[in-house]
Amino acid sequence: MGDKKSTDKAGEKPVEKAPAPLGAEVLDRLFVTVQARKGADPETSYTAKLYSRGTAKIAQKVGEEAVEAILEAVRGDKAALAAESADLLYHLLVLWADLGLDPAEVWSKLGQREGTSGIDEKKSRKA
Ligand SMILES: N=c1c2ncn([C@@H]3O[C@H](COP(=O)(O)OP(=O)(O)OP(=O)(O)O)[C@@H](O)[C@H]3O)c2ncn1[C@@H]1O[C@H](COP(=O)(O)O)[C@@H](O)[C@H]1O
Repeated sequence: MGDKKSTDKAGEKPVEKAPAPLGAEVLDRLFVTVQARKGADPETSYTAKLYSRGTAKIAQKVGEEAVEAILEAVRGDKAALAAESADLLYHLLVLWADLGLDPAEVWSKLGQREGTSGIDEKKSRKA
């Protein structure tokens, strides 16, 4: 159980099992984790350290990670962009948790926008 290696049919060569693909549900799990870090020890939890530094510092970190992601995008480095995007999403989730914003509210906003072109939405605001 839990061993990623198994054997082929002949039972001779070890066969590497691909890890289960991860989807956006990882964000929901991460949010549960960062929420659970409230009140944790800042010496052992980076998330708790962020909370201890306050909302403005967490917001600043989100901005810094966004800039780092932008720089990698402009450089065209997709691997680095993926890593910086993960940093950005983590810090954004910490910011939401710090402010008590439920990710479901964000998912709901995205859901409401589904099927509405950004072009049309902008026109409706001007009208
Ligand atoms: N996803 C992340 C994650 N992504 C990035 N980071 C940390 O974010 C930090 C960003 O690096 P920086 O150089 O910007 O940070 P820094 O050196 O402290 O800079 P300053 O804050 O001083 O400006 C690094 O320490 C990364 O390890 C993360 N830390 C934690 N998580 C998740 O949060 C969970 C809980 O982590 P802890 O709270 O540390 O237990 C972990 O299990 C992970 O799932």
